[in-house]
Amino acid sequence: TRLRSGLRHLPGPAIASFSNLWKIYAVYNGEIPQRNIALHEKYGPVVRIGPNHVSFSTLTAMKAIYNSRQVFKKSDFYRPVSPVHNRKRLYNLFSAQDVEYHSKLKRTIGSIFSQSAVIELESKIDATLDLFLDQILKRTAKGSCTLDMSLWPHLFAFDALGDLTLSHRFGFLESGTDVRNMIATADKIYDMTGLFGQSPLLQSLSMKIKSRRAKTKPNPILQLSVAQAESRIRDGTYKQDMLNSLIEIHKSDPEKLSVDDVAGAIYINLMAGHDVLAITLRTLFYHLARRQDVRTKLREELSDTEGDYQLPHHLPYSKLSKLTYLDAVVYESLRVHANTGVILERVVPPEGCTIEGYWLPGGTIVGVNGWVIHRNAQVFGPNVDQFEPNRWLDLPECKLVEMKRHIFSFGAGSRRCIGYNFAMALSSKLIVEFIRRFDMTLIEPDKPWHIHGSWVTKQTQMNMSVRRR
Ligand code: HEM
Repeated sequence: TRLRSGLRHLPGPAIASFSNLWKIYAVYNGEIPQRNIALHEKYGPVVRIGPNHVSFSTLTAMKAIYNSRQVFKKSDFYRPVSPVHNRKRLYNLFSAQDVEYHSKLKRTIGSIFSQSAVIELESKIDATLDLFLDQILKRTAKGSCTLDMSLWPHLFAFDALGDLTLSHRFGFLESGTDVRNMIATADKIYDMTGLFGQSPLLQSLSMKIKSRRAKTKPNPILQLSVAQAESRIRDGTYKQDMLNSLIEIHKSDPEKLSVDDVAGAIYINLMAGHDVLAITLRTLFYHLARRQDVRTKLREELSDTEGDYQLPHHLPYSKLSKLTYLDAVVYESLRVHANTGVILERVVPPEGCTIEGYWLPGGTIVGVNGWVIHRNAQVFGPNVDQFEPNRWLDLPECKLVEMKRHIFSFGAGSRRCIGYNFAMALSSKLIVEFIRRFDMTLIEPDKPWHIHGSWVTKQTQMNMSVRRR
């Protein structure tokens, strides 16, 4: 690792000035969120966390890095997220580092993620939701039962995205298990990608090993994505899903969207969506289980709005998206537990830039961490470590806008999560229909859940007693 003289003047732990070990150690231990917070408490808003890496804690920096006209590309951290198929890399919206390729692709396929696309596919969400609810109803037929609520939201997330993307559920909900260990395998991939991504050397090594292993042990999600894209384009079968919309775009202009682009888009929907969606769902379940007052208030809001949609009907998303308290609960969940644990890395453009009064040479890797941003008491008020939906209520419109702007769970700027509309619909619908039918408490209410804070911040140890209302 090289010393970069351009960053010598930045505060930070001594080890970070000559090695990536600080980052590697923090990610390896699953403690990057709290360690990054602690660094900013000690050193202030600008901290050098690696020889070429700088973490910021302010909105000014967040805007400069993710929202400015000067384009800060995604760093090499994202390279492994473009999988290799037939000796070619399948680039996708999430992994693309080339700014022109990304903005062209986003213009071409952005509409498949719109709010109206969500409404068009809402009946599919409802069908997967019914599968989830039926399983819980079955298990609670004779009274309360203990459920691993770290697992169940993930089973829902994966099957729901499979169905929305290519009308294929993986059987997670039907079996109530992690089919073919696909979730465990995806977790491992996230962990390793997050860890090796902390050092260019480790990353190159792991990518070499992975591409050799891919010949004997191909990635099942990649295979499925490519096979489905190719066969549906060939057969012309119609199914109402996101793949269908992609194929329509491809057929109207194959040069704009190639078959590989279609496969890459489905692949990243399946890979980028389920883990982070499951994390948000767990946060909602966990905090609602701990807070009877919040469950009661939410149920009151829901029964006021129910109208013709008495149980067992689902409340349509068009109604849910207008509910103030539900919005507060969801935003507070996103705030208190950001889905990613690391800074979302961007590269300072070649001409360099100044952020928070510090000059940074071109090529420096910069970013902010949601865990740091979300604990800014000036923005979010007191007790930032506590889950408190009321902090989002009775505010002047401009304050609410300011707080929402500080939510970094979906990233920011041109690379902000394009699946946001789907994520909000899936999260609200699942938690709402669950608490209308069931009540839940943690089996061990005094024991906090376990958070493994690396690239993503997966939670475990959240067994709950669930019963019908
Ligand atoms: C609560 C659920 C979700 C969260 C918290 C989340 C979070 C994120 C974040 C943080 C990014 C930006 C990453 C970065 O800058 O490095 C992102 C990008 C992306 N997400 Fe999501 N995501 C969620 C659900 C979904 C879903 C359901 C889909 C697909 C239907 C999806 C598809 C994508 C794609 C394609 C990108 C790349 C966008 C671009 O660069 O233009 N996400 N997501």
